[in-house]
Amino acid sequence: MAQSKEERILNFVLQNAVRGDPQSVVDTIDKYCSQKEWAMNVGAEKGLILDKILEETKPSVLLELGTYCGYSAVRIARLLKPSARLLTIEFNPDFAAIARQMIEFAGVQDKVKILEGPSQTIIPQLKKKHEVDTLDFVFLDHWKDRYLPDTILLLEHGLLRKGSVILADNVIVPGAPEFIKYIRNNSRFECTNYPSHVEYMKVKDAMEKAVFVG
Ligand SMILES: O=C(NC/C=C/[C@H]1O[C@@H](n2ccc(=O)cc2)[C@H](O)[C@@H]1O)c1cc([N+](=O)[O-])cc(O)c1O
Ligand SMILES: [Mg+2]
Repeated sequence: MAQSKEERILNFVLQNAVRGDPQSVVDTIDKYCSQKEWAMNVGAEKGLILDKILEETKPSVLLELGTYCGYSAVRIARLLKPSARLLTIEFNPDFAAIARQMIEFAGVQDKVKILEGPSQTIIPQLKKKHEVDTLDFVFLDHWKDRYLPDTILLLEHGLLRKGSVILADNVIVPGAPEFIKYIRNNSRFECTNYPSHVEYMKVKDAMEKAVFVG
């Protein structure tokens, strides 16, 4: 059976990165995807913006929408304090399997839990089934037309508290116009835009941070 791109990325990591070293896993994925095959990881340039916001926020309970190969899960987990936990939602079982192996190779499996299924099904289960009270940090990087409905779901299910940070990737390319329009016009959020570029390319992109004011 022909390998998928995601399998090729994982195999390149297993053969070239250092087991138990999350930074080497992140760097090796970036090396492969900038030199061999483009893939939709948040990448190094936007990754540094993500790192900085994580270091400012110091979150304990985090949610990621869109695990894909696990690049940002590993990137996020490498900065978390020992007691912090990242829940990451992945819809595609093949991607979830790749990400699970990527996360285990990096040695961050104790901080990361992959929840398989559609975000609109899993978000309403977070409190009762996954023992979440409120979320300190949410990283939106899944289907762009789900950013707004899922943000509304987070609000409806009382998952945000004063100071919760939502960080959205790709607000220029591919873009999330409905999400941006809503969040920038909602007085309950304080928004900041972070200009950058599409991963591994010269095309302009940006991330948007929205802090919930309660
Ligand atoms: O399309 C993009 N991302 C979509 C990501 C989708 C991921 O989210 C999962 N999911 C998880 C839960 C769900 O409920 C639904 C999907 C999908 O199974 C997939 O793993 C994208 C595209 C470009 N680009 O330059 O074209 C650049 C980027 O940085 C991007 O993120
Ligand atoms: Mg993205």
